[in-house]
Amino acid sequence: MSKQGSVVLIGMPGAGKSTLGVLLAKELAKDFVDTDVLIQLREDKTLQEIMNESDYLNLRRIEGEVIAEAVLPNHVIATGGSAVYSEEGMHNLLKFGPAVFLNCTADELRRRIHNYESRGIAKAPGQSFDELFEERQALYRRYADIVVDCDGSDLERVLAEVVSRLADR
Ligand SMILES: Nc1ncnc2c1ncn2[C@@H]1O[C@H](COP(=O)(O)OP(=O)(O)O)[C@@H](O)[C@H]1O
Ligand SMILES: O=C(O)C1=C[C@@H](OP(=O)(O)O)[C@@H](O)[C@H](O)C1
Ligand SMILES: [Mg+2]
Repeated sequence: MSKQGSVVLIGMPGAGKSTLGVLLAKELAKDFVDTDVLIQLREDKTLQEIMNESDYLNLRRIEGEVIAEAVLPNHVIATGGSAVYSEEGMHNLLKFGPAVFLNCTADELRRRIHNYESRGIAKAPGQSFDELFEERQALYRRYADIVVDCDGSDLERVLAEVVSRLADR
């Protein structure tokens, strides 16, 4: 594995970054970190509290700072879905290893997520799921070293695919 032995998971909320990340860390014998947890620890607030007390741009700003400063060699790093809005943050994370984009269609994400408006997604008020999906596709593809299609695949199959694609690099 290249660079500093880490793997950075990116993708939409509901793509499986947090769930798969733990399994991948175990499989690859690496440490695991969810950058959402790093944000909460730094702020001593939940993501929802941060959003309630300020707005989605402030959450994105804090996220950008946290991922720009993180030092995470030999980790599986589950990012939040909005991490890709921070160019500086993404460039820092990518120093530690390749980015794997867990690519789900909007229909698949809608099947998995039923609380779009209350999940604490860092989106503009009134922005629809489809608009957010479109805006973000380009960002995920910009940073992705590997794209893994996740529709209709259970976690075991996605895990096997990610492990195999990382080994091929
Ligand atoms: N490959 C998959 N197939 C079906 N459900 C999945 C898959 N990956 C994740 N999920 C489910 O989708 C939901 C969101 O997963 P989560 O890991 O929190 O995503 P993320 O961290 O990308 O927002 C969870 O209920 C999880 O169990
Ligand atoms: O996509 C987003 O705007 C967000 C995704 C969340 O993480 P997950 O992608 O792990 O759900 C979390 O960072 C925050 O609620 C904002
Ligand atoms: Mg997550």
